[in-house]
Amino acid sequence: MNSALELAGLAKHFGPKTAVHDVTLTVPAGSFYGLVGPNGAGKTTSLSMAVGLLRPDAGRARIFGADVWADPVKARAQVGVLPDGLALPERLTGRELLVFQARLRGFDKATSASRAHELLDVLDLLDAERTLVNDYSTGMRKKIGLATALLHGPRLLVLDEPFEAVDPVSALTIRGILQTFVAGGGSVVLSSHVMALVEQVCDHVAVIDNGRVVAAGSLADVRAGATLEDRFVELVGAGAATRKAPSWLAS
Ligand SMILES: Nc1ncnc2c1ncn2[C@@H]1O[C@H](COP(=O)(O)OP(=O)(O)OP(=O)(O)O)[C@@H](O)[C@H]1O
Repeated sequence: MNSALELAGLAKHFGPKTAVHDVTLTVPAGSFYGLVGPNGAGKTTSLSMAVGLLRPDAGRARIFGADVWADPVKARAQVGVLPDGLALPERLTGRELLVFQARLRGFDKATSASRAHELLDVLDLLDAERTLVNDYSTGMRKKIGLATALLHGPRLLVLDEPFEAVDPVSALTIRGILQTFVAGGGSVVLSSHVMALVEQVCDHVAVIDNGRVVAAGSLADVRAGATLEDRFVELVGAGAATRKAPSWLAS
């Protein structure tokens, strides 16, 4: 099987805290892969190690066979990344940012300008093309971040919560773009807390809890006949149903 992303035994400690114990999973090429897990489960840490933004204490990550640390240029050329809390050049307008990024990627002036325009158009950011990134809303920042991830035409997209803070119409647009990308042979890995969305768009899913993969595979296999939300709660939500609100609340 051709894999877009292979994570083997990834581990990361922050001081005494083990954020990721052992994350091993394979994202088949051409798949739409969802990563879910409770707050603090280790999703962002795992995705950051997967794309070379954070050095693991153990384990390895390969993008289309290229080791992210041993062969970073080859690995990174094939991936577009939307990291958590993306830092953007705040004093550039949306259009300037995209043209600048495209030029950094080595595209000529004309190609950079046309790619920037197409992405602003498709992500409905043309009205804000002259607005400084500093003045973008949270959802607009997600969209311009996604545009920078798409700019160089990668084969794999790794997106940390791409739908967070995005309005429903923009979410539909982003979904459409990602589905077209996968239909054209691209691969997507995204993290999300929205089970219904993951269920609708992803064909594979991994559940991470406490820095470990507790279930992974095709959506049907992981769901095992239940809804993804029910399976999620069954796998990682022990105790949630018995926790009560404070007695003084609304009394
Ligand atoms: N730089 C850091 N220093 C110390 N601890 C960290 C650091 N980054 C993450 N952690 C800890 O590692 C654990 C995993 O965090 P991570 O952000 O990967 O979780 P997550 O699954 O993405 O969570 P969420 O769904 O809330 O975004 C958490 O306990 C977090 O507090």
